[in-house]
Amino acid sequence: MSISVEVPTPTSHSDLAAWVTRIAELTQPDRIEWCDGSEAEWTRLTNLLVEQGTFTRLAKRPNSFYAASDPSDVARVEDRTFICSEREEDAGPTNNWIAPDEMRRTFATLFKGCMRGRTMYVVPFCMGPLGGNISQLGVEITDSPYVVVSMRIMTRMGEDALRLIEERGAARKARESEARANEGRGKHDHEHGDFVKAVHSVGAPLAPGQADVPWPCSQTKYISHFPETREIWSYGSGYGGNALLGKKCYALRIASVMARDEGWLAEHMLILKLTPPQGEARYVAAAFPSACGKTNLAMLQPTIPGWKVETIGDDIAWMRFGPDGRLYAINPEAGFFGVAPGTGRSTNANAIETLWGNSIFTNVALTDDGDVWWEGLTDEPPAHLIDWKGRDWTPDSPEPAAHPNARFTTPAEQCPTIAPEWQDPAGVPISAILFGGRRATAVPLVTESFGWQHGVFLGANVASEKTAAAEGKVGELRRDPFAMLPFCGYNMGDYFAHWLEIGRMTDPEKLPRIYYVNWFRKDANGRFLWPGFGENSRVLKWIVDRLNGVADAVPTPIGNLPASLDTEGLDIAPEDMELLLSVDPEVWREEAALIPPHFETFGDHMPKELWDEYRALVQRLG
Ligand SMILES: Nc1nc2c(ncn2[C@@H]2O[C@H](COP(=O)(O)OP(=O)(O)OP(=O)(O)O)[C@@H](O)[C@H]2O)c(=O)[nH]1
Ligand SMILES: O=C([O-])CC(=O)C(=O)O
Ligand SMILES: [Mn+2]
Repeated sequence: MSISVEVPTPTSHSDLAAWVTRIAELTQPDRIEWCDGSEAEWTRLTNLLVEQGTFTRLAKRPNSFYAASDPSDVARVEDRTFICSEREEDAGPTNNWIAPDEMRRTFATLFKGCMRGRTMYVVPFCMGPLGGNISQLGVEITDSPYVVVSMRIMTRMGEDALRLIEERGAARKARESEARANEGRGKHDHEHGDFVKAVHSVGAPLAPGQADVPWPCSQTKYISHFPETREIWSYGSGYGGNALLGKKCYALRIASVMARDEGWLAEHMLILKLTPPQGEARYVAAAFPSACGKTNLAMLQPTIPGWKVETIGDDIAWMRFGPDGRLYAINPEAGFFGVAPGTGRSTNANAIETLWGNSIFTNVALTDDGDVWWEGLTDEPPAHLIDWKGRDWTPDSPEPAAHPNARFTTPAEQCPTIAPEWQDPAGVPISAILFGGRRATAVPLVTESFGWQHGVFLGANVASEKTAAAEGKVGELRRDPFAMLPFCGYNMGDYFAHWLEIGRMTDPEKLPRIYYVNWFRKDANGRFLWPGFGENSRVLKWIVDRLNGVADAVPTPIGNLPASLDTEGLDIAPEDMELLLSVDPEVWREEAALIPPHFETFGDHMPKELWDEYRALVQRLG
C-alpha cells in the first residue's frame, strides 16, 4: 500500500518511524503530525476543536472547554473490550477473548482507510515521572485531536517522551551489538521493544468534501489488547476510558501483564498521604470500582482536627519493591479524569479548586454565562442550562442535565492538596491497602484482614453495585475482584496467585496491611447510614492507629473490626453506628455461600490458598 501524503518521521528511532509509516499506509490519513506537547500545540488544537464544534470555550474558566459526546459514546464498553492473548486460557473467564490472528485480520480491514479526511497524530508519552525507574513509555497514534489534548493533561506527552524512547532504542542497539560481539554469550532477554504501541481511530473516515460532526465515532467498537506483543488497538470510540490509551488500556491491562512477568503490581488504586497531628506521615493505596469514591478519598478533607490528607494519585498505582523490601507506589498519570456528578464544594472542595482552569469538561451541562454545571455541583441548580444532549434544561426537566458519567480532565498539579512528592520517581512507601465497593447491606464500614493472604481473599471477593462508568444496568451487584474486573489483562485466577506471590517476596512485616471499607451501607429506607466523604477520615485514623499499635480491634469471623471509632463531633445515631460496625453471622453465611460459584469460574487457576481462606471463613461463621 502507499499513501499520497508524505509520512514525516522526525525520529532517530527506526522501529518507531517504520511503525508510524505502516499505520499511515493502512489508515490513509490526509495529514500526519508528530505531537511535541508544547503550549503552542495545545493552543492550536484547542482552537481547532472550537472551530470544529467539538469544544465550546468557557467564558468563566481560563483555557477550559466543554465537549458533548455523541449520546452513544459516553462510557467504557466492556463487552467490546478484548484481551487477544495467544491462548484463550490466558485471557481467563472474566475477559472477552479473540485470537490475535483473527483480531489482526479484522483490523486489517477495519482500519483500512479509516483516517481518510483526517489528521493522524503521533503522540509519544510517558506513564510516570519522566526518566523514572518505575515509569513506562508509549506512543499513541490517533485521529482525534480531543484525544491529543486530553493525553497532554493525563500523561507526560511530547518531545521529552520521544527523546526517552530514542535513548532506550540507542541503548538497546548498543546492548545488542555487544551481545553479537560476544557471540551469543550475552543471551537475549525477552525484548518487547522500547515503547508500547497504541493505535486509536474514531472509525469515521470522511469522504472528500464531507462535513465532519462534533463528535465522530462509530457504532462498531473494539478496544483490543495484545498482551504478548504489548500492543493496543482501539476503534470506534472517542470516550476517555476507550480512547486515552495510556490510561486503562496501558497503565492497567498491559501493565498488569508486565507486572506479572516482572514481579510488581499495576492496580486500579488511588494513593494518598496521611499525616496525623503528631507523628509520621503514612501512605495509603485504595482500590474501589469505577465511580465508587477513589477521587473523593484521594482528595479528602479530614473532619477530625489536626489530620492532613494529601493527594498522590486518584485512579492508578504502580507498585514495586524498594531496596528496603517495602512496596513503593507511583501514580503513572499526570491528570485526573474524574466523575463530575456528585462533585461539589461540600463533597470534594479540592476537586472543585483543581478545576479553576486548563480543564476539559465532557458531557456536563452548560450555563447561560459560559460555565459548566452538573448535579451536585451546587445545592440549587441554575434556572436554565443547556444539557449534555444540547437541549434547553430547567429544574423541571425530567432528565439530569449532566450525563451520570460526565467527566472532567484536569492537571494533577493544580490540585491544592497535591503532595510535594507526587512526582518522586522512586514512589512512596505504602503502609496500608484498602479495598471497597458499593454495598447497601452486610459489609461493615471497615474490616482489617488477619494478614496478607486473608487480605488477598478480601480483594478477590470485592463486590459492588454497578455504576454509570461502564455501559450496562446501574445498581446490579457484581463481583469486581480488586476493582480490576474490567482492567486485568490476563487470567484473573493467575492474578490472584500473583498477589499471593508478591506476599512471599518480602518480610511479612514490611508488607502493607490490608483493609476492606464500605461507605455505602444503607438503611431500610435507602438512606446512606454513613455520612462519608470528609468523615471517612475517621476510618483512616483508626487504620493509622492500628498501624501504630495504638487502637484496639475486635476479632470477628470476617476480620478485625474497630473496638471503637473516633466519632467526636459526628452527628450519627448510636444504633446506626452499631450497625455499621457489626457482623451478622446469618447474613454472612449467605455471603459466604456466594463465594464458591465465584471462585469456581477460575477453575484450576484459582489458588488453593484462597479456597483455604474460604473454608476458614465458613468454619469461623459456624
Ligand atoms: N455516599 C458516598 N458517596 C461517595 C463517597 N465518596 C464518593 N462518593 C460518590 O461516588 C461517586 C464517584 O466517586 P469518584 O471518587 O469520582 O470515583 P472513582 O472511584 O474515582 O471512579 P473512576 O474514576 O471511575 O475510577 C460520586 O457520585 C460520589 O458522590 C462517600 O464517602 N459516600
Ligand atoms: O476509564 C474511564 O473511563 C474512567 C475510569 O477511571 C473508570 O472507568 O474506572
Ligand atoms: Mn478508574
